[in-house]
Amino acid sequence: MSYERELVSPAAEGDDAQIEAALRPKRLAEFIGQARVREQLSLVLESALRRQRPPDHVLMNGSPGLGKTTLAMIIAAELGAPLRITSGPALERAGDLAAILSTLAEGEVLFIDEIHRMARPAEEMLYLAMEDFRVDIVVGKGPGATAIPLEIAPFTLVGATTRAGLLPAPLRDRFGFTAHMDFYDVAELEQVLERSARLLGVTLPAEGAHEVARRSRGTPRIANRLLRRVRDFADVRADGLINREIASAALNLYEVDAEGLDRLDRAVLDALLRKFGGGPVGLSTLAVAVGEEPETVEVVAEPFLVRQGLLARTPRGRVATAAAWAHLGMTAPPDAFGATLFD
Ligand SMILES: Nc1ncnc2c1ncn2[C@@H]1O[C@H](COP(=O)(O)OP(=O)(O)OP(=O)(O)O)[C@@H](O)[C@H]1O
Ligand SMILES: [Mg+2]
Repeated sequence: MSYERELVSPAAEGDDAQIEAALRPKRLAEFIGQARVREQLSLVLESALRRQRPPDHVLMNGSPGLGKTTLAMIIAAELGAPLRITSGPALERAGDLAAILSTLAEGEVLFIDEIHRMARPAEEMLYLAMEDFRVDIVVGKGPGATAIPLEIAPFTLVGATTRAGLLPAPLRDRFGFTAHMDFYDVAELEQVLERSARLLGVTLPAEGAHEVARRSRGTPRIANRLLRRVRDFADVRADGLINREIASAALNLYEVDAEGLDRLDRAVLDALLRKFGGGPVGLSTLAVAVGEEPETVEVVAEPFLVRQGLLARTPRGRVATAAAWAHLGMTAPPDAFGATLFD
């Protein structure tokens, strides 16, 4: 089974994707947490509505499952504008993008998911489109090729990325506003869970919500998924009652630990401590040790481990913190930190 399909994977697939769509908040007021982003965004939208102009292009940067796609849909809804959805990997040739851009309605919101994975020629076309609402259609080949400028309707680009660092500067600079999405705290995830429980018709006492929230890796998508597994467990083994003990037993069964670490998180920590003595170790070496792509380790596991204070990224490589040794119930060798963090 690939990591992507496991319970606590931040990616959404199959049936999950359908339930997710049903649980998505539709308006900014329903969107929980991310208070700063919400306030920033509401100003951008409100002012655009007053000026009756499409707002500046918006870039959303954050880990999987934090609400980027949800916010893109909310932006269109708040503007009362149509929404066109595509993704970086789908834009292989400039023509793929030209076909979309040339058919946008005025004020339409164009959402490009995984914008860091767009092909170079499409990216260059996008620069011009974002800045001048124009594309150059190249006709012919070689020295005889000519560029025919084509005007396009003013639109708003909403880009989402899990890796803003990979965006070329000229692209990044053309966004008027970047929303940095952070992990959610426990109280916010409790609200997410209470809302989802209501929509799914699940009775969720506060203590159950708290236990699930605490162990959801700061991620609404994971919270919603764990809620459904905890509900299954409670239905079959406890007459539907989701108290703290039942929630905890269900999450243990699905290998989500008390801090919300999943199998990949633990595999990364485990390798870092047992195979590399706590580091420093390079990302690709660490990825090989857990049998994953470096990108998966970097995008999926590390941000949460860093946020939990279990792992540090240093110029010399990945390093386990004292808390990591404690979390796995191990004792750090005497020289574990001296050689890395403090030299
Ligand atoms: N602030 C929020 N309030 C309530 N529910 C949320 C919130 N953010 C996300 N969710 C829920 O989490 C699910 C995942 O969110 P979404 O698909 O927007 O994440 P994403 O950032 O686009 O992830 P990816 O990087 O994998 O594309 C949604 O279906 C939604 O139900
Ligand atoms: Mg998304």
